[in-house]
Amino acid sequence: MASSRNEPSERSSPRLNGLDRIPKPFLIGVAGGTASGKSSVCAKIMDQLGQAGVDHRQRQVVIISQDAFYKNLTPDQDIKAKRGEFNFDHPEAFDFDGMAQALKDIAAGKIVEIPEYDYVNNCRKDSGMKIYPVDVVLFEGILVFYFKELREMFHMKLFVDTDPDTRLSRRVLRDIKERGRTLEKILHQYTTLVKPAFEEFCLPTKKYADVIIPRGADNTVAIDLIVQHIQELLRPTKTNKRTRHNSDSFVGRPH
Ligand SMILES: Nc1ncnc2c1ncn2[C@@H]1O[C@H](COP(=O)(O)OP(=O)(O)O)[C@@H](O)[C@H]1O
Ligand SMILES: Nc1ccn([C@@H]2O[C@H](COP(=O)(O)O)[C@@H](O)[C@H]2O)c(=O)n1
Repeated sequence: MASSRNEPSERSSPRLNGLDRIPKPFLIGVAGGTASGKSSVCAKIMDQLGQAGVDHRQRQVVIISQDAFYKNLTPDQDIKAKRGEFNFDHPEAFDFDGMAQALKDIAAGKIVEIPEYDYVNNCRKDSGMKIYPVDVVLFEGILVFYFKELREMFHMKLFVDTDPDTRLSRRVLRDIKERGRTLEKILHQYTTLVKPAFEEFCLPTKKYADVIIPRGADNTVAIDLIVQHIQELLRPTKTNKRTRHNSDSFVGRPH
């Protein structure tokens, strides 16, 4: 479960250029099918905002994965998961309340503890990641636009749109290398659960995106434009000391 405290920030570093007048973090949702490149796109955005090498306590941009909010499995579900028969792609698999609370707390500038997820054992790790107040949050996951309340919290919504064959081949390689899976179980889970759930729950949320990014992290033009746009939106002008970025409106940004 994510937890939060009203601790003062322990950091002393300067904030991202020009962001010191923005009272809340800029929340960016990044959705897309499995292995579409969501994490890679987020990493590139973070890099281009000049934050990749910065210590996590000093960072002004943070990436949070929706996978941190998978519910704990019951013993029966755990047995199914080990056979590749538990549906991790269904909205019910996620702790929606935990996700919503964490985002609200981050938006309120609180220090929030986000769980870390262990894909090998299908459970949360004992350790978590502490999120200090930041300027930009990249919240990525297959179903981040599925839940209306979450969706409406994002100031910018990106959908990473990568060809399904490419996604499957990347998922196979990744899950064997990093998630302790066998080829047989990956393909079984993919064809029976992942692909149908993608079509039912993830793909229909593409319509909510502000920007669709074909080819994921390979699309350097799209990523450059998005980074420029983020910097532009967040840069205060002389007459606009409080450029706000609520999900429904951007106001007072004279040109
Ligand atoms: N443009 C790319 N070219 C080659 N491999 C990629 C590319 N983008 C992502 N990958 C690889 O594909 C896998 C899934 O990418 P990732 O960014 O983690 O996707 P997601 O977060 O959508 O699951 C990872 O192993 C990653 O290294
Ligand atoms: N224990 C788990 C948890 C999740 N998955 C799969 O991960 C996919 C989401 O992560 P991406 O990085 O690929 O977006 C999702 O499709 C789940 O099937 C899993 O296999 N095991």
